[in-house]
Amino acid sequence: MTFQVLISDPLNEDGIKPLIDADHIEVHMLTNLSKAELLERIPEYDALIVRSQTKVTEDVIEKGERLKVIGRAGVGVDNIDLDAATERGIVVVNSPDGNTNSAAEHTMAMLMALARNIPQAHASIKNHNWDRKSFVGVELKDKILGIIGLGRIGTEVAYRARGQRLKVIAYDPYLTEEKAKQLGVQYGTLDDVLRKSDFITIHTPLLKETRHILSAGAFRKMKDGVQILNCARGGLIDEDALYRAIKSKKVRGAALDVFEEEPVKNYKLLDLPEVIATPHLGASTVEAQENVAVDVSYDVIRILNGGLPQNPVNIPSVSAEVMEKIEPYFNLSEKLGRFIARMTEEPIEEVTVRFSGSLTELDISPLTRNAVKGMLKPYLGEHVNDVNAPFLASRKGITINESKTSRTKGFTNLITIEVQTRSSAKTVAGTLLNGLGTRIVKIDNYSVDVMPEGNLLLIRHKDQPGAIGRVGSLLGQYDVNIATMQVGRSNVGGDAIMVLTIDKPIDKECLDDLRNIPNIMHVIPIEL
Ligand SMILES: NC(=O)C1=CN([C@@H]2O[C@H](COP(=O)(O)OP(=O)(O)OC[C@H]3O[C@@H](n4cnc5c(N)ncnc54)[C@H](O)[C@@H]3O)[C@@H](O)[C@H]2O)C=CC1
Ligand SMILES: O=C(O)C(=O)COP(=O)(O)O
Repeated sequence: MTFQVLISDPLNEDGIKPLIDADHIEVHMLTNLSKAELLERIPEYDALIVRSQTKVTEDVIEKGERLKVIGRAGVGVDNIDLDAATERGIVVVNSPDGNTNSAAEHTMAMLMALARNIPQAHASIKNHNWDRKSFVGVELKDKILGIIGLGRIGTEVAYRARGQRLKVIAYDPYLTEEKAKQLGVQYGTLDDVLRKSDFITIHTPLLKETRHILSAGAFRKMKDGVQILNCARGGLIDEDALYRAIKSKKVRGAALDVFEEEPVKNYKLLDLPEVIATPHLGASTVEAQENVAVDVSYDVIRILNGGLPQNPVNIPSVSAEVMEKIEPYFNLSEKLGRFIARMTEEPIEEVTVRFSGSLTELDISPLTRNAVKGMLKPYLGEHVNDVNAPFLASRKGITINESKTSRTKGFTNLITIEVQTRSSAKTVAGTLLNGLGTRIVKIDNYSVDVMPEGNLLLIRHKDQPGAIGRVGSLLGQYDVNIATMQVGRSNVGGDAIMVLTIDKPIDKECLDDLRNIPNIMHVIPIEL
């Protein structure tokens, strides 16, 4: 099988070489597709790679029936409908580090150009004017640069700004006073940054919480004559409010690389002489473009080959080292999930996946996701995968808990899944036995030793003479061979269970007959 990859925005050709050279992958570079053309072509592709131009909206994702991965050759994924991708089990990957340096350098270039009116002076002299008095600038030295969002790019800007002898104050919800000290920046709240800065540069992602973070209210709090930079995302600044703040002289000037609408259609703000601008060039360097294309190419190859990506956006990343250690438990966690789903006859409201023993030293969240996947698959079908399982569970109103305990309970490792329904609770636990493979070792309160494979029958019965024999002979009448049988009971004559491994699935008639045997309360066929 050959995977088809569509690249719909211009990408560095050297950077996509790994993809072009990969076996069983065919690359199609079709830039400038209209939305209608993209919708028409997308069903043919297994992977889509974009930059910021292509809008990967819900309808594109819906039409992309074969899509397994969407690669963003850059950082911002606000042009991709992440919920729609997650819901359909499509992994979204990006290149979080590939263009950091370029974007930071572009911000510094804009800062200096803004302070010294370089674009305006350049335009003037190119127009054959010798005008020196219109372009008097301000120095950066000893001024205060406020940074909103001290992530990768914000931090790089802070380092460079200190080289220009600016004082830096920064706000980021994840910035601690201690970290700020290490970075040589002053720690502030958003209000501190707005009130104290001579220049304000913004480096956050565009999220619901950050949209219009620089609004009319924010501009009111700023110093008179403040200068604003945005090399992160259009939409972080309310452009109408910025226009008014410049007109009223509250804001002395602004340097913008990104806009609420791209390409820009309304030039009202850009036509102000105080505004300098570039058309979203922050990541446009040879180096950055090669980096991001290489990163995304390798992740797309990994996913198409069934591997785990290095830079996933919609699933937590797992290092190769951790993956190697947890891999043997992958199969077990999914099977336990599948088993408990079949055991449970009412809608599941809450699931708790408990890990005990040496497993607890590892990042076990992929195992939890896999257990939830196993639990949902019998009901939601094959489209449930590691990416969308927690999303689909929460949409069904199922709460997922994960817990770790170092208590070993007699097993080196144990994965226990407990589910809660409206009226009952169920438990199944499994382990990996050294050299012997996986085993289910507990079903509710009964200790068992069952290989989680093939066709199983879970039978709940009363511990009465003859029950086991009748089950055996009835299966014999239906020509169903029993490979293994485990029996557990709470007390003599009380509730008991049988777990049988049979050589072929039973039919409806056989199931009804089993259910009619005296003292048999429940019979559940489980295929693992
Ligand atoms: N102009 C261009 O061509 C480029 C633009 N970008 C954009 O730059 C932005 C930053 O990118 P990176 O530094 O790589 O991302 P990052 O994820 O490393 O940093 C973003 C920071 O923003 C912080 N943040 C989130 N919400 C916040 C809030 N409400 N207030 C203050 N801080 C908040 C986060 O805690 C994080 O530290 C993104 O929007 C990205 O899309 C990135 C590369 C090139
Ligand atoms: O990486 C980002 O977030 C960027 O904004 C770069 O966008 P681009 O790939 O140049 O369209």
